[in-house]
Amino acid sequence: MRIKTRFVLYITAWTLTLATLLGWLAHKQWTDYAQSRRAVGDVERAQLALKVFEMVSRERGPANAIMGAASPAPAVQATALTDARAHSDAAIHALLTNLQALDDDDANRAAMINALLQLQDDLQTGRRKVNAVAALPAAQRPGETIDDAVSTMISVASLASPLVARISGAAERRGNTLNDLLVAARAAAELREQAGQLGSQFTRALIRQEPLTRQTVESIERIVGHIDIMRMLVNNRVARCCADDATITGAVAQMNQHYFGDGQALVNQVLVTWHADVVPQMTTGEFAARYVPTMNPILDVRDALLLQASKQAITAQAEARERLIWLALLTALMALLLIVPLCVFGYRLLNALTTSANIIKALAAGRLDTPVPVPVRSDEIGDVLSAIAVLRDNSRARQVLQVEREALIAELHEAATTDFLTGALNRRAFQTTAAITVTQTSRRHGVCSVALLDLDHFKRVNDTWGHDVGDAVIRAISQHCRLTLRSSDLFARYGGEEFIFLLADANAENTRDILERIRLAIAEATLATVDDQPIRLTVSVGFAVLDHQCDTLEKLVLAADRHLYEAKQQGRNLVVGLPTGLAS
Ligand SMILES: Nc1nc2c(ncn2[C@@H]2O[C@H](COP(=O)(O)OP(=O)(O)OP(=O)(O)O)[C@@H](O)[C@H]2O)c(=O)[nH]1
Repeated sequence: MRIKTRFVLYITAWTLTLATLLGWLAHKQWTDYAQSRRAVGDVERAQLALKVFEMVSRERGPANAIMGAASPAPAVQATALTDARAHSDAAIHALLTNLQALDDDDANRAAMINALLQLQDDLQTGRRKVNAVAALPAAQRPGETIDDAVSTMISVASLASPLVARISGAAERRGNTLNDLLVAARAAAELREQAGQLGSQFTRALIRQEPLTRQTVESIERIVGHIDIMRMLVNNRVARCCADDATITGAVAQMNQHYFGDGQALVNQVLVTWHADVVPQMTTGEFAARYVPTMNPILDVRDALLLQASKQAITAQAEARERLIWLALLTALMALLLIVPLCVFGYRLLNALTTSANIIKALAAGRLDTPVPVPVRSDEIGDVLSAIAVLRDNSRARQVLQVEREALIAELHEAATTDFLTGALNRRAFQTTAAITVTQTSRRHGVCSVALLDLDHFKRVNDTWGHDVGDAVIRAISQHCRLTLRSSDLFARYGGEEFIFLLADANAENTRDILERIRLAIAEATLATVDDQPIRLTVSVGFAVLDHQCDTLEKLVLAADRHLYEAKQQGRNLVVGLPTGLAS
């Protein structure tokens, strides 16, 4: 696998792994953040629900008071009831608006809204009953009707309690401390409700100035037991979550002093009077005026706990947001400092490697005109490219030298085998090539002949017109010979003014014809001119034909030389080539 492919695979695998890890972390952090944001909303909703609980519970005070007042009720009591009802309605409206703004997919949304609407209905029923009692003359208000109105109002608060639990439950599940704070706040609200119900137990007896019924006494005992449980719950949770929170512990101390001190002392005092079969001489309004304020510190405990819960939820949300931002920054930093530089660096390195490899391969294949990119930076990649450029230039220079060397060798070879004056083969080259041809022809019983051609009285030419004219004459004769011979024949300058031929596939007759043609052509030719004077010359030729006696080049040359000698002897301008035997 190519390095580039491996690199791409490695980077991809690495990036995917990192992205998966960061994605998982981001998902976790985002979930944390979303939950913490949700927790802030849940705590806010729990506060609204507890407010509803408080208000419908509080509304019982002025309702009880108005049922014990004269008819028509004094303006102060009527206004107090109107205000209490307005507060309850406002609290319900606020909670309803909040619930309706929840996500549609919240499974609890519909159930919570339905429970709240049910509470609203029941509250209206309770109010109608209270109004009906208050409309009667004080002396004619039946005990059962009063009990019914009171218990309907109590049942409204009883409906609020599970609603609060349902709404608060979502926030309570978000963490230990938050859970403790909200459970304690809910317990404090429940404590306030039970304390309120305890006060409501005296409404009928105080209005009618009659003894407590057995049923009322049992209710009071149950409520007192409930109050003790709620108090214990508040104390336990506060001790666990916020023993060092001065605001909360201070509120708890106030509650102990006022409600469990003053408030319960008043209740005990009223109960003792009744147990002594004496009806307490006070109206429901007078009782409420002394009892209700002692319950306020309970709500202060609740509010301190809710405030702390809200702070914690907001802090947790801020922390989750901070973690999310840090994670995003870390991711960006990793991408910026690790992945991007790695990709860029790897890409540059591999690109340079691929380019270098391609150039080196091209140079190795002899393509020395391959362009080498000019390095952009003066780093190692630049060094490699510069070195390759130097290598290429060196290779080019070597190639030029090689061409020159080969040309020189060819030149030398030519010089070694060619006669410098005529361009014909020299004696040595002729002997080498001709010896092979003669041997091969002899072996296959073929025919060939060797001829020696010598210029007649050439000395005179030199002596008369000079050496340069002599050279020109030699060149002209060489040219005549070459034009007359076939390409398969060998032709060489054998000595100063002597030429030699090897005529392939030529018997004595053919040889004589060819040589005669040459002799005649030379004899008739103007071989040079001096001062417009033509210079003519004849040649003498001796030849020998290959046969069983004369079967080597050496023997053939010797025989041809003898015949040449004979031609000279016989007067020159002759071709002599008798059979070997005759010649000797
Ligand atoms: N110009 C020139 N002359 C050459 C060259 N080689 C040999 N010679 C001359 O050729 C002449 C040969 O003379 P000789 O051997 O006496 O023969 P010849 O004058 O041709 O007379 P025959 O061969 O008897 O007809 C000499 O004068 C050499 O100097 C050459 O390359 N150039």
